[in-house]
Amino acid sequence: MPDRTDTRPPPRTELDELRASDRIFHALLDNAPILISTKDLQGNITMANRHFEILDGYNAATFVGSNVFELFPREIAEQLWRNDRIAALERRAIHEEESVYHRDKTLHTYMTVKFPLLDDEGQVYATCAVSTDITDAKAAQADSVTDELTGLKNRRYLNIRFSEEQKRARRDQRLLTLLLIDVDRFKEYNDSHGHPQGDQVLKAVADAMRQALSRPGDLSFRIGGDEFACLFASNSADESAALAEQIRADLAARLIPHQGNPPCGHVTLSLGLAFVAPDATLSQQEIYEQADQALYRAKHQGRNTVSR
Ligand SMILES: Nc1nc2c(ncn2[C@@H]2O[C@H](COP(=O)(O)OP(=O)(O)OP(=O)(O)O)[C@@H](O)[C@H]2O)c(=O)[nH]1
Repeated sequence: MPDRTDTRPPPRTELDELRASDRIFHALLDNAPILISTKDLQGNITMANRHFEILDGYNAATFVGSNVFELFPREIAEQLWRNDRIAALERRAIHEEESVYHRDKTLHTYMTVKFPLLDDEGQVYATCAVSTDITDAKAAQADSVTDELTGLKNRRYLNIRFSEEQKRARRDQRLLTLLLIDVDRFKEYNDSHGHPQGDQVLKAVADAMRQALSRPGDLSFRIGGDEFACLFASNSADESAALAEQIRADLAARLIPHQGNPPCGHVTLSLGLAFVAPDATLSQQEIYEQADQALYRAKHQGRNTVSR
């Protein structure tokens, strides 16, 4: 006979505990603003949370059970599937950026972590993917290192990249070059042509830099008002100087009138080069000072010159 005087709730059974944790698990899946899915080892989706509704072409009736190769264009499916395979075969978590279209046709970048799911025997039977939308964060990061006027990277980004580029050049046994560029008598140009026209000159400088330094790995910056910098690897000082000369000649050939810049009367640049040999250890400050001294010499040699 049950004791009717005992008003305490009945003890929770293992099944009660399981149901409670299942409810929490499903609430999490349904409300998390991230993509969570699992795939079997053939690439068939076995579970996908509600947030998948945000994806272009998503169909709730067919998504679970479909294969990645049926759901996505071939090259996207191959990339997605490759990461699942690596996670399963190497039994480790893979972190990758992936791009997918949302229902509103905007392209979004996700940071995805994929990891293997193990059964009771410790065998991998599926992979799980958890993807977070990082589109806004990436845009904000890009804005914080980009010069608004010219679209070049800013000084902050030069500081971030310098040691990384130094390591890369050393590994490739190449010469790291820092090139500093300054518009000649730009104050006078602004004074006689106005600030908005001056801005057009700065954009033209950025354009000349982009024309000359278009190889992957070449980096161009606007580091101050009329000061620009390039950071790139080359095989010799002469090769670097030839690129600097190309920028100087390009801008001079645009013949932008500037009466206050004798003797030529058009906008010109002064450029200073400094190099770090693969076996040298120079700090960013030291190489910057060397390039700045070379720029100073270019100014004193009559401007419109490359100096090293
Ligand atoms: N139009 C424009 N001018 C800027 C901007 N930022 C800085 N400047 C101007 O750039 C000029 C830089 O001049 P200075 O550094 O004094 O040198 P300079 O006249 O170029 O003379 P040298 O370098 O000796 O040839 C200043 O007049 C600044 O006001 C900008 O974003 N747009």
